Amino acid sequence: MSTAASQVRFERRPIVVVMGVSGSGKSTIGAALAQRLGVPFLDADDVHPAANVRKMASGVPLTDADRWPWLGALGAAMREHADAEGGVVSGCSALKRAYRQRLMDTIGRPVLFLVLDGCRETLFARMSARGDHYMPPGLLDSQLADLERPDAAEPALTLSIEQDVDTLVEEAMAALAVLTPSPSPAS
Ligand SMILES: Nc1ncnc2c1ncn2[C@@H]1O[C@H](COP(=O)(O)OP(=O)(O)OP(=O)(O)O)[C@@H](O)[C@H]1O
Ligand SMILES: O=C(O)[C@H](O)[C@@H](O)[C@H](O)[C@H](O)CO
Repeated sequence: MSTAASQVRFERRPIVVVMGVSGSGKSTIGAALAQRLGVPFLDADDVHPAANVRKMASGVPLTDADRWPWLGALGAAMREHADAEGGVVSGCSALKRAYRQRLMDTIGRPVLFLVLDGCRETLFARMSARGDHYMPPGLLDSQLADLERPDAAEPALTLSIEQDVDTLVEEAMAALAVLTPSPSPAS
């Protein structure tokens, strides 16, 4: 866990962005984690404008300009859920530091970035094995080129995608428990 992450204190429930390149497991881990936490899950893929999806599906990487309004829309949706339910998990590539800052600025509350990291071979194999996804494995190298891994100044925890899904979710739950207020004792 980064120095900045160890200082995160959620006000009520966790607010988490599960991040990483395509195929790293954001949708899988994010949905499972949200279910365990009992908070909503937002898949950033569902927030992309159709033009962005068409672009990626045709094998062209997104640019900063393509991603900027999308990040704003995702951050606003996360903020609404944080207001209503106290916590939220999203799965979002959030590849660059400036993108993560935009999300934090829009959400306006403490956020933890859960970074799913692993080797190119594993990522490429998982992308290739998915038959039903618009993202071509050929875009993996552009994703890795854009990725700026968080440093100690960013509130981030990195997990290895070489582990199975249950282990990843357990590791995330253990880390989040330290940053989340304990429920008040029943009166
Ligand atoms: N830890 C894991 N172990 C084994 N398989 C995994 C693991 N995590 C995810 N997978 C599988 O790898 C594939 C990619 O996962 P997933 O779609 O969740 O990634 P993603 O980061 O959301 O991708 P994208 O950004 O392209 O939508 C899926 O088929 C998923 O079932
Ligand atoms: O920032 C990006 O380039 C995009 O968010 C991609 O990461 C895709 O949406 C995702 O990988 C879907 O497969």
